[in-house]
Amino acid sequence: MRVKICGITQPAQAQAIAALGATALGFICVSASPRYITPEQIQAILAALPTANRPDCIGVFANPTLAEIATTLAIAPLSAIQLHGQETPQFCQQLRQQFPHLELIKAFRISSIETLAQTAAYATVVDTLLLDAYHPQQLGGTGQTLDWRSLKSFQPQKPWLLAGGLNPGNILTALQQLSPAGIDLSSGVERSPGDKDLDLVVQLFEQLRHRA
Ligand SMILES: O=C(O)c1ccccc1NCC(=O)[C@H](O)[C@H](O)COP(=O)(O)O
Repeated sequence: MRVKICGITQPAQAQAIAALGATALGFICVSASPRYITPEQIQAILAALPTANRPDCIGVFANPTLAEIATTLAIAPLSAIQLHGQETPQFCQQLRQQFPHLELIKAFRISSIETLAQTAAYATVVDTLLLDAYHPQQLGGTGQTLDWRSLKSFQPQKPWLLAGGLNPGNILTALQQLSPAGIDLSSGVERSPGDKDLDLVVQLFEQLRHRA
């Protein structure tokens, strides 16, 4: 199972979380977020990571321009781009053509069961889907859970990640109900926005080891 820990801002925490078993680290490239870090700060974190067993390094954007993504990639060699805004399938196609070597993840903030139907239009232009909680003012990192029962029938054509309010205390309950390709956590393993609590990350992996 993929385990993405998002909102990483500190090199030492990135190193520790990678060593604990995270398969992906997320870096927030949305300036309005309290977890925002600059491309230069991302680059410094990437430089601190080991080359062996290196986690995927995911830049999280919301409604970016292609130029903004290109500028970030020129400074920080990310391995994946996560789009967390209202990006269209056409934009995803353009991004895929410009950066064919990158994993492209499209996030959907699920406000209703109807939102799930929107994912079908992206199946041919992205590699991975991500389902997150909807919040009227926050694009992500809300700490709010989805209604996991309402997702039981979600069987997309592409692998998908479950996000939204996950933490060591509820992760097994979520995974008893759903079988995503991976999970994505941010505030559920934090002391404060951008400051990860390594004890909570340890607890997360202890819980995942208890899975049947
Ligand atoms: O985390 C943020 O601050 C954020 C801001 C703007 C767009 C996306 C953001 N996070 C995206 C993520 O992938 C988070 O991991 C996801 O929303 C889950 O967050 P949480 O509910 O806190 O676990």
